[in-house]
Amino acid sequence: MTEVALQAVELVRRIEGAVSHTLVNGIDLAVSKGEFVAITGPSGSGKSSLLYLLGLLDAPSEGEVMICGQPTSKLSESDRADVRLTKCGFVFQFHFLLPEFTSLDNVLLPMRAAGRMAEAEMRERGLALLDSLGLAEHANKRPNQLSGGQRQRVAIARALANRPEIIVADEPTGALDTASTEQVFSILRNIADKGQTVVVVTHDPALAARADRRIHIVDGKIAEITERGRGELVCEAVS
Ligand SMILES: Nc1ncnc2c1ncn2[C@@H]1O[C@H](COP(=O)(O)OP(=O)(O)OP(=O)(O)O)[C@@H](O)[C@H]1O
Repeated sequence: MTEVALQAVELVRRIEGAVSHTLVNGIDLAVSKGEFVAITGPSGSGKSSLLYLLGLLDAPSEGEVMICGQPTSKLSESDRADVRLTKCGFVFQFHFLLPEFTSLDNVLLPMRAAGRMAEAEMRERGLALLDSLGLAEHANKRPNQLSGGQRQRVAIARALANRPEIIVADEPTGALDTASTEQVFSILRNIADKGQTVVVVTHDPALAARADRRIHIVDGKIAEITERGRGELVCEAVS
């Protein structure tokens, strides 16, 4: 039986104010361990809002996010932060690396925050991660000494630092050239093939086509799910 890594149950995110606005409007979604899911949809349809809820960066107005079967809506802020730190890794359009830190020190940050490894073990893991992403010789460079693609790969290494079950990426190739985009695609695909779960918001049809499933969002709701069949994309309309 497939193991569910991430589940959204009747997820709603509303912004209350003079004019209230529903960003995410009743989303049900189960993502299997090792699955690569792309979230697509028009600008302003609620993709990033949904992703932030799935990665516990934001809290729902209604509904539940379950991470590895654990409901998260009733957790205290510090328990949520702990689940976020250890179970979720984040990659954004812009790398958000700390400019005064080297690549290695940026990758060490989540491990230091989790505080579960000795210094030597953290450094060994950080170097191994950078090496696995082709960045061994850039471990001691600062972000301003790296290309855009290299910075994004450091950001991916940082996201992987605590061996999270789930990698959440918001437009990870949105600021990259074609060659770096291709590298980042392959890395994300590889991460999922090795068993971590990857959820990516993207406007890039080529990236979406490499996902196992494409979830198309319109007005905060799932409008369509496309599953990758045997080399073909099989469309399935969802009400
Ligand atoms: N905190 C907020 N307060 C008010 N409106 C918000 C807030 N966050 C998002 N919105 C609005 O909600 C809508 C959905 O935003 P969201 O960023 O989730 O869309 P998106 O599909 O990711 O868009 P894009 O593809 O342009 O990044 C947009 O109209 C956005 O302006």
